[in-house]
Amino acid sequence: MSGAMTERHTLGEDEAAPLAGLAARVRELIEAAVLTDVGRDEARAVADEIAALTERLRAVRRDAPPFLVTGAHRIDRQAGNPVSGPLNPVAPPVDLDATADGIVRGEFTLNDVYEGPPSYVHGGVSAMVLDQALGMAAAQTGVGGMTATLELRYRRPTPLGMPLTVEAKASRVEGRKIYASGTITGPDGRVTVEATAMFVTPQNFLVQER
Ligand SMILES: CCCCCCCCCCCC(=O)SCCNC(=O)CCNC(=O)[C@H](O)C(C)(C)COP(=O)(O)OP(=O)(O)OC[C@H]1O[C@@H](n2cnc3c(N)ncnc32)[C@H](O)[C@@H]1OP(=O)(O)O
Repeated sequence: MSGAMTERHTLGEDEAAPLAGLAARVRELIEAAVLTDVGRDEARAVADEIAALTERLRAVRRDAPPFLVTGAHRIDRQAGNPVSGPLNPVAPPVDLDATADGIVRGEFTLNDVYEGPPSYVHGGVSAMVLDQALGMAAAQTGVGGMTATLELRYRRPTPLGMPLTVEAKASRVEGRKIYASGTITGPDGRVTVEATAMFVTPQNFLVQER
């Protein structure tokens, strides 16, 4: 179980780089595992080798995913975030950046690991990417918060294996409530998914952030 946010180790850039390289190799491994057609014996042999590698990594283990040293908000610094975390092999990863006027933008491509309908992105994966982008946009207003509501409109299928863009921006803040909206756009420039969300800043975030 992960520890509280305040207890996280912060990685220097020289520490993060090799771990990001490790995650990139594991990402390739995940895709290879989904698509492989090696025989049963080879699959068992590779599984044994992977189990041995897993034990090597577990030999020295943190209590919780670390943070990165760079990033304006905690949400930007989560090295193990499942959408944008460079150390998380499950993350595509989506490289999200915020402009000075609060627009969060990222370009990404999703491979077969993220398939829902044949040859298209799983709707839950699109929701995850948008939740993260809108959450980051909410954080640009000051503190950020937890997703209280997330509404999605799937306009057309989102293609796998092609460059996609996610964009998000906060629209207004009302007390502890932050409203944001965003889109995923396909390579033809047409919006495939639209999202609106409301984030609520928990009282303890107001103390911990800034
Ligand atoms: C910095 C980031 C770093 C951290 C990094 C985060 C990275 C992850 C980014 C992605 C975001 C996520 O996935 S977050 C994970 C998914 N979300 C969650 O698990 C959230 C679970 N829910 C909660 O923890 C809680 O319910 C909160 C925090 C949302 C609200 O709790 P609370 O703070 O006690 O709020 P409370 O006083 O009851 O209500 C305050 C006001 O908000 C309204 N309100 C509260 N919840 C809702 C709701 N679900 N739908 C509608 N309205 C709601 C209330 O009616 C009230 O309105 P009024 O009466 O004042 O008008």
